[in-house]
Order: sequence, then structure tokens, then C-alpha cells
Amino acid sequence: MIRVTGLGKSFTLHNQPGRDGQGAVIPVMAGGHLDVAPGECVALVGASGAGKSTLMRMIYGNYLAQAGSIMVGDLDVARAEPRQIIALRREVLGYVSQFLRVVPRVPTVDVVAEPLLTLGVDAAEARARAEGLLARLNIPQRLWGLSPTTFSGGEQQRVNIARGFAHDYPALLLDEPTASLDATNREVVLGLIEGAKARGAAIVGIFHDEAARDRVCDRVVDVTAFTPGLAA
Ligand SMILES: Nc1ncnc2c1ncn2[C@@H]1O[C@H](COP(=O)(O)OP(=O)(O)OP(=O)(O)O)[C@@H](O)[C@H]1O
Repeated sequence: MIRVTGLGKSFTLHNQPGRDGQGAVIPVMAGGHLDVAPGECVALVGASGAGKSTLMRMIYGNYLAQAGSIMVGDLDVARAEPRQIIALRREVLGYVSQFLRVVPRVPTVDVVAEPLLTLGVDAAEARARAEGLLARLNIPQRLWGLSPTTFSGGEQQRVNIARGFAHDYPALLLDEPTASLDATNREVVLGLIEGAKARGAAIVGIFHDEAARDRVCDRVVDVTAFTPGLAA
């Protein structure tokens, strides 16, 4: 479902001079590869700065690749047009980032239902699904009609997770999905991940929570192998 081959990436820092007087060029990835089958969860590991987040952002199409291909379903994200990436994110590839970014004043239940509404799901059905996820993630009902902007860190993370699991995406990227959660909610999130795997989602995640990683991930991929200057 997700197949990355020969991936290369460098950043050019335009405000910091390099050797040739142009921007400094920082190579961060060479020969990156990854294969994730439907129903499989793969954890990205490696030292801080090795490139885990960079690889996730490249798969999501936020960072442009300089070399290689990133197949998600039948789309090569490395060569796709913006409109194809937007369609991919709507239908195929979900992303639960560490932090919730929302338009102010939109009620929580609408934030969670939005990915379904965008797909054309009936409003009542989308709302019911959103409410079910919020309840499962222990967000008190009195908060559903409020914007999540004033919620606690853990509440915002759970709203983010509810939104990320609202649609049954065939592929999912998870960035530290259990980071600021208590034991009860951590368990709920692990259950959601297991459920997504059981219905055939291909998942790539960054988990600093090793017990969570061991429980839900089938394999780990050490991105240090793709880090220029660090690879063995
Ligand atoms: N937008 C950017 N511009 C320049 N350099 C960047 C940018 N994003 C990441 N980098 C560099 O790429 C390298 C990999 O960073 P990345 O955030 O992917 O590491 P990571 O493995 O996710 O680290 P951590 O575990 O600390 O989050 C780092 O050296 C970082 O400085």
C-alpha cells in the first residue's frame, strides 16, 4: 500500500551561506526505502534528528523529494500534482500529527466530522460517527459543542485522533499518537490502531512509547540507515 524506494532529500537553507555562496545544503536522506502492506503497522525508529519526521512529511507530500518514489496506493507522491495530493489526503491517506491545528470557533464535533463531510457522507451519519469517537476517547459531551482551541493538551490530542480515525483511510501516518495520554486513553488509541489494522489499513508511525510500539507494530524500520553520514 505504501512503497518508498530510493528516496533522497536535502534542505537548502537560503538564509545561511554554503560553500559556494548560495544557501547551505543539508543532505538528510539518501536511499530511503519502506514497504507497508495493508493491515501492517511499521514503526520508524532512529536517533533524534535521523529523519523520522522528515520521512513522514515526505510521504504526506509536505516535503518534496529530490530523488526516488513514494507510492501510496497507485499515486507517486514524489511526482504528484497538488490536486492529486489533496485527493489522496481526502480519500486514501490520513495523518494524525502531534498537534491539533483547527480553524478557531469551529465546534469539536464538526472538527471531527469534517473529513467525512468532505467525502460526501450524510451529515447525520458523519455527526454520529464523530460523536461515537469522541465518546470512545472520553471527551466529555459538554465539550463537543465548543472549539477545541482551549482544550488541554491531552484533550486536543484525542480530538486530533478522533478526526484522524473518522474516515476509514486505507493508509495512515501516526506521529506519536499516545504521547500525552493517560493510561485509559492510551488504551483506547491502541485499540483504534488495532482496529484499523484489522480492517486492512497500512500504518506508518513514530512511537517513542516503546510498549505501545511493541504492541501494535509488526516491524521497525531504522531511518538511520538512510541518514547520510550516519548509515553503517
Ligand atoms: N524544514 C527543515 N529545514 C532544514 N532542515 C530540516 C528541516 N526539517 C528537518 N530538518 C533537518 O533534517 C534532519 C532530520 O530531522 P527530523 O525532524 O526528520 O528528525 P527526527 O528523526 O524526526 O527527530 P526527532 O526524533 O528529534 O523528532 C535534522 O537534522 C533536521 O535539522
